[in-house]
Amino acid sequence: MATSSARVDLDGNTIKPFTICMIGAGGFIGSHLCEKLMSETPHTVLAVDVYNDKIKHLLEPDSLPWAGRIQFHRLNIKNDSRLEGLIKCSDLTVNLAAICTPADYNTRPLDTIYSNFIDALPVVKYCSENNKRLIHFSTCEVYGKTIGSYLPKDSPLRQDPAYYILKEDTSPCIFGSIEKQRWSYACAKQLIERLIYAEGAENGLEFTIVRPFNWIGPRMDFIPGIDGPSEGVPRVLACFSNNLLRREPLKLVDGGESQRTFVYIKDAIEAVLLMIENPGRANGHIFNVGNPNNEVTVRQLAEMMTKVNFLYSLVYAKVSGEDSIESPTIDVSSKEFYGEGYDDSDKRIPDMTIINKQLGWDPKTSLWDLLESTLTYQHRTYAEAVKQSIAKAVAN
Ligand SMILES: NC(=O)c1ccc[n+]([C@@H]2O[C@H](COP(=O)([O-])OP(=O)(O)OC[C@H]3O[C@@H](n4cnc5c(N)ncnc54)[C@H](O)[C@@H]3O)[C@@H](O)[C@H]2O)c1
Ligand SMILES: O=c1ccn([C@@H]2O[C@H](COP(=O)(O)OP(=O)(O)O[C@H]3OC[C@](O)(CO)[C@H]3O)[C@@H](O)[C@H]2O)c(=O)[nH]1
Repeated sequence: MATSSARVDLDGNTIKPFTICMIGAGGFIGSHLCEKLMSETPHTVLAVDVYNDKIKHLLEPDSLPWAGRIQFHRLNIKNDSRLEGLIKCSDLTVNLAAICTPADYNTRPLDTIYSNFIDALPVVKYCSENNKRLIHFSTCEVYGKTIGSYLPKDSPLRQDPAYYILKEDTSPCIFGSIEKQRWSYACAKQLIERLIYAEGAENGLEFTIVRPFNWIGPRMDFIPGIDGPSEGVPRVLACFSNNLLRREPLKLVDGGESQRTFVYIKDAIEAVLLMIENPGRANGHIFNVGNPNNEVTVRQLAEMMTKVNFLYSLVYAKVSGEDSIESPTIDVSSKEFYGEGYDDSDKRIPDMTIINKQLGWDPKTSLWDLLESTLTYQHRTYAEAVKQSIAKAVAN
């Protein structure tokens, strides 16, 4: 519930209510950001997306305490003249819109490049021309691979943080060759970052760029065949959740040796709210938003999720009477899983200096705890539907 007492920013200044045009509000991050803004702030959100399934609970009924402070505008920013008007009548635009699932990058490279670069151009233009603040969502993937990944496998320098810590104002962007079309996404994101930065330098655009480092939690992507296409390939959390729900082996691409750091969506949203409400500290900055303490290989993630799932199913089995199970893992090649042109980031550890200094933000939630709450959500949301779909498949 938004409190009536005045909210103050990190420097003690009163935060006045303002209007936010949130493009991509119907997605994973957008839905959590809308929840936060509605429940804890007096701000108004113009929620722009082609879908609203993940924010329907915020839009109705009219008796909701924030009714009137969130409006949904169903539009595709590729070709809709209403976009400029929505940006002009807002104080701030947050752009989350993207194709951002790796399975698309090497199979739909043109759509990926258009979505992450071409379609973002009018958003930047309208913000700059109308002197409106922009918070643009980029990705940790703009760093690509670490410098250390090019060292000999047994080089001791691979243990030197200078060869793997990713820092906004010093780390290079290192992508694979052109035929590795996986990098179409990261390259498009890098170029729109450079365009936004140039609009700031040359035309005074007030911008903040966010580089999320694998944010995970409830409502991320979809479960194939349940609330997404059966042949769809979502990001790893949903892939592994789907395997666990269907009691299938978890597939480890190229042995699951790549490393990631995962941050709980609710921790990350705190960082975004600080950026929104502290323009003086956020404007002109690029921010890593991740949790360097939650690093695992993909194989370790699969093992952890299996353990959490097993413990959940032990408790659940007591209630449902179903036997609890442990899913094995199997190794698959990236060519088999993603197709030609796949490539991968080896390691993603965010340097946290700038976000600590500017916004005083640090993540709180351990990987185990975030997996517990997320898998509980996945079970509560999908277990019955998956059971029905399996039964239907067997019957047919
Ligand atoms: N979730 C993460 O861990 C993560 C990591 C790195 C970067 N990001 C970036 O953060 C942003 C949001 O990511 P997410 O995880 O919420 O993804 P998501 O796919 O759940 O949300 C993106 C939303 O944008 C909407 N959208 C896409 N194209 C659109 C268009 N042309 N017009 C209107 N709406 C459109 C989609 O319908 C979707 O609801 C993306 O820019 C993504 O690249 C996310
Ligand atoms: O069934 C599976 C699915 C994936 N993997 C491997 O897991 C690693 C992570 O994959 P994923 O979560 O799909 O995406 P990435 O972390 O590679 O990239 C995303 O991160 C940020 C973002 O920009 C937006 O979300 C996006 O690009 C990876 O190594 C897969 O190969 C698996 O083994 N099994």
